[in-house]
Amino acid sequence: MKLGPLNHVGVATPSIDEAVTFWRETMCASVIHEPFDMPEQGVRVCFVDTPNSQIELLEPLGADSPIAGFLEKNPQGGQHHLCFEVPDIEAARSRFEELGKRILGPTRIGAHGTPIFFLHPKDMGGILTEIMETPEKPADETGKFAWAQ
Ligand SMILES: C[C@@H](C(=O)O)C(=O)SCCNC(=O)CCNC(=O)[C@H](O)C(C)(C)COP(=O)(O)OP(=O)(O)OC[C@H]1O[C@@H](n2cnc3c(N)ncnc32)[C@H](O)[C@@H]1OP(=O)(O)O
Ligand SMILES: [Co+2]
Repeated sequence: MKLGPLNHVGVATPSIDEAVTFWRETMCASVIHEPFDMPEQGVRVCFVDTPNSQIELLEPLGADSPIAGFLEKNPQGGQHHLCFEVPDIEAARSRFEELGKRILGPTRIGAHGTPIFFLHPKDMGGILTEIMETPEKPADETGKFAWAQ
């Protein structure tokens, strides 16, 4: 497995609309789309663009949202997860399985349209870790992503 770029930092919030206003007006960040629902993930999502990464704002959606417990403990919201890209999601999943890391649920399609899975924070130095297959980008003449060489 080769660790790729930090794709995004997940930030939980009780109000995605208030969080978008904060990132736009206080942090002068670009938020170029409307929040959207991902019912299958139990979250409402909006991405904030920064020059080298993204902040993924997450509001709970539905009674069984996986971020409900986090917001109970952190009512103001806060840093929730780190998401790293990998070139091959199945190879990454096998590696973490072999290492005995707890994988939270099946591999599913994430907000960028590529497969993702989550690793338990208690097995990852306290950090809920999302692993995501790199979205299709123009490859160079070797056919590889620049960072993966
Ligand atoms: C859209 C997609 C995308 O990017 O494409 C997304 O990101 S969706 C993002 C939302 N989806 C997910 O997060 C899916 C994976 N997450 C989960 O399955 C869950 O959130 C868990 C990580 C298992 C936590 O669930 P829950 O809070 O109900 O469990 P729990 O209260 O038993 O927590 C177990 C222990 O982990 C700690 N804990 C909970 N959430 C944590 C977090 N985000 N970071 C660090 N530690 C965390 C709790 O404080 C507790 O520690 P103590 O025992 O010491 O008190
Ligand atoms: Co995420």
